[in-house]
Amino acid sequence: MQLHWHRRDVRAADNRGLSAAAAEGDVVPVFVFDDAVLDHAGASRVQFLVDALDELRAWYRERGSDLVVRRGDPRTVLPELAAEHGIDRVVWNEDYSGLARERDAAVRRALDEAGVRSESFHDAIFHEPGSITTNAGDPYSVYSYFWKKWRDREKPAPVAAPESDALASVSGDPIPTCSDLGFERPDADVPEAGTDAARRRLAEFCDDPIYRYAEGREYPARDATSGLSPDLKFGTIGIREVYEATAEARASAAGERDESVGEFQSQLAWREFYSHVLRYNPNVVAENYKEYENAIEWRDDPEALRAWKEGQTGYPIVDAGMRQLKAEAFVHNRVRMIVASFLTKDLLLDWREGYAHFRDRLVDHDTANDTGGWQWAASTGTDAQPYFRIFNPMTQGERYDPDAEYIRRYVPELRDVPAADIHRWHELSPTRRAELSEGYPDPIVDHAERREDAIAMFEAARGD
Ligand SMILES: Cc1cc2nc3c(=O)[nH]c(=O)nc-3n(C[C@H](O)[C@H](O)[C@H](O)COP(=O)(O)OP(=O)(O)OC[C@H]3O[C@@H](n4cnc5c(N)ncnc54)[C@H](O)[C@@H]3O)c2cc1C
Repeated sequence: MQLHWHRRDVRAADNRGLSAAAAEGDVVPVFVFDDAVLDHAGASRVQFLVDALDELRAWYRERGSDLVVRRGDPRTVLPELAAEHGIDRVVWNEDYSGLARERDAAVRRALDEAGVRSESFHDAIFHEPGSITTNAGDPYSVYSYFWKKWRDREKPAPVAAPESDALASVSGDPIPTCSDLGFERPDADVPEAGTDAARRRLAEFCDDPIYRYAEGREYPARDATSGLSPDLKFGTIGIREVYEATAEARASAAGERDESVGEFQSQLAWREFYSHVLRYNPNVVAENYKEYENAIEWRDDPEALRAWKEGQTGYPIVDAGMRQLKAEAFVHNRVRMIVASFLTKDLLLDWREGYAHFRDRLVDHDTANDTGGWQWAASTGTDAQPYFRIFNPMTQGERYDPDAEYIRRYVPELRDVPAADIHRWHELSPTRRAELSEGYPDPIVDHAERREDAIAMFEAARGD
């Protein structure tokens, strides 16, 4: 008997570890709620996970099997389950964060001691860490070089879900609710979870939006991106299945449409780039990747942090983004860059404050991508934004949300304000602002001043 330990692969299809387990005998599928992981979780992600597990359990039940669900420390739970079910080999798919790798090494030791074989597979990304390196054999720190190699590598096809006769006839367990796990139901609207929903999102995206993605992805009001990030985070769909659909879409495309699909594939490569960065630099969750001569003197300003979190900074595009986060546990990529830049370069607050808030709220929080995105915006990461290139939140809003459609969707106090006034909110007099909107705040900082302060802060850190 084989045991497949589902973790960030909440699916049966295109699952390399599960297929490998099924190739050698009856599989007992298991999910373990680990308190060490729950400690870093947020309500929206727990809800998404619980819903996805419900769907996976139904899939197993339809095939005469079931999902065994436990809560506890995998180091003790897995050897116990192995003894209970007469398991010869425990299989899982790799997770590249430092904490996960430490846990997996400890689980492997516990299984060894119990005389049970264990084996792990690369599944979450196409090209495992260490397989795309510089000519000197080092991991890449510059994305464009990584991308060229990633793009040209052969992409394996999806693997089939196991047949019913490869699944053990076991009786499973109820899936705990959010509150059983110590989380309130999220206030945000969490997207529908599970492989069916992920496949639907992928099919809809590849039907048409993918051909306009290169341009459309920059405009938050257009909803022109795939929405697949929570699916890729929890593995409710396999990366090979996603890529295959994009390759099929590309086969019939030419010119700009072809380039647009290529642009989408390059975002999948960013995801793999950051997974490699995290695998070789586990400290990026807490430390700057880039070393400065002196410590960066971030400010301590709890009031400004609170205004940023609540979407009350008086910078409309920033506030819209932070309120989207609250309402949907999601923020559009362009706006993630804007709010992250505002926190670090206008409020001069440490990127770790922003990262902690995103980790708490995002339904798609992924350690590699979230630290990658934050350190990019804070000019502390791999291939990051240069410290002197500072986003202007007004021109960003004007350029990427010209009619203020996205802003008005999330900031009701500005619904009746003309777009031109929204985009020059900081230039209006307090009296004019009060005339235009009753409750919307004045800007809490002056961008032009803070831009100078930010450059000075980084120059001091550089020792200039
Ligand atoms: C400060 C900051 C924090 C971020 N935090 C996260 C996070 O926690 N989880 C997360 O998945 N992404 C994160 N991103 C990257 C990006 O914003 C999201 O992946 C994207 O907005 C998700 O929407 P989508 O699935 O519609 O993306 P699409 O544009 O449809 O892209 C498809 C997929 O490619 C990957 N991808 C796209 N952009 C990036 C990127 N810049 N870096 C890495 N992978 C990317 C994601 O898996 C995404 O689902 C962050 C970006 C920034 C600037």
